[in-house]
Amino acid sequence: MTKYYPVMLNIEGKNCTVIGGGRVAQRKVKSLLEHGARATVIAPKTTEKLEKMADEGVIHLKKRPYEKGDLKGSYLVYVATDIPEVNEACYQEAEELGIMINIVDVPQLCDFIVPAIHRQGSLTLTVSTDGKSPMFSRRIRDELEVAYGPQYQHIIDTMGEIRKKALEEIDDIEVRRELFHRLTYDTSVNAIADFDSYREKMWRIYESCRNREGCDKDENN
Ligand SMILES: C[C@@]1(CC(=O)O)C2=NC(=C\c3[nH]c(c(CCC(=O)O)c3CC(=O)O)Cc3[nH]c(c(CC(=O)O)c3CCC(=O)O)/C=C3\N/C(=C\2)[C@@H](CCC(=O)O)[C@]3(C)CC(=O)O)/[C@H]1CCC(=O)O
Ligand SMILES: NC(=O)c1ccc[n+]([C@@H]2O[C@H](COP(=O)([O-])OP(=O)(O)OC[C@H]3O[C@@H](n4cnc5c(N)ncnc54)[C@H](O)[C@@H]3O)[C@@H](O)[C@H]2O)c1
Repeated sequence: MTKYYPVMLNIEGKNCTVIGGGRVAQRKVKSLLEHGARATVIAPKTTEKLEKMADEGVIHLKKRPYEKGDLKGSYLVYVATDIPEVNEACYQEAEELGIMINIVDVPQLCDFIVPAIHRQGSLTLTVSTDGKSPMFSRRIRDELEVAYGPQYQHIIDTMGEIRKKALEEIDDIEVRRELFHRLTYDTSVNAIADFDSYREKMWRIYESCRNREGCDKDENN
């Protein structure tokens, strides 16, 4: 059983190719565009939505079957046709060119697979079963969606603001560590009823740590 290596890829502005133009290809294109990639679709027939996106210049569409050479210059490739010969040919070309490829529903012809995703602002939770049960991945994702609601987005955004300021203003790494520890573990996030006052409390913790560092420095002088 393959042990997949989880990473978060930055595909902004990268050329990504989707072979096939059906419902599944459309789903892959949507996700590529949501993450800032440039998408080229190659297929003799496409969904109306993909056609419209091509007319609007949102994607680049080549309305014909896949030909060898089509994958050149791609950062990553999805293949969503159900024709084994096309799958094999694409896989071979991608391997020759060293391009990461995913043949939908054929894990043995995939350099990467896609997890089920729950996003809450900058919090991204992904679930994979190493391909053993996509439906179970989906179920666990749905459970995470309930457990990690919108309050996490607010907390994490505030954490980000405070951390940026702390890196600028608090030199002592021990004080910073204590600050992040208190911000992270002092309260159960699910118990927060009023986010605005909790946000104020987070900033008060920041102030007290920063001021304490000032005192420590004075003591050392
Ligand atoms: C997570 C999600 C993301 C996404 O695809 O966007 C995803 N599949 C989803 C749903 C789903 N897929 C299928 C069903 C029908 C029930 C079933 O058969 O179980 C359902 C259930 C449903 O629709 O709820 C059919 C299916 N899928 C694969 C095979 C082939 C095989 O297993 O060999 C077959 C059988 C085809 C057949 O026999 O006809 C393979 C893969 N599906 C993966 C991901 C990768 C492994 C992820 C992992 O490690 O868990 C991998 C390896 C593909 C890859 O990523 O390359 C998405 C979650 C929903 C969401 O996020 O909303
Ligand atoms: N993982 C999932 O959730 C899931 C769900 C449904 C289907 N699938 C699988 O995904 C694949 C695609 O499903 P779909 O519903 O989008 O199929 P579809 O039949 O709607 O689309 C197939 C696409 O492939 C294109 N195509 C055919 N020959 C081609 C060639 N030589 N070069 C380029 N493109 C070519 C067609 O023009 C069409 O656009 C199938 O293998 C299907 O079994 C996966």
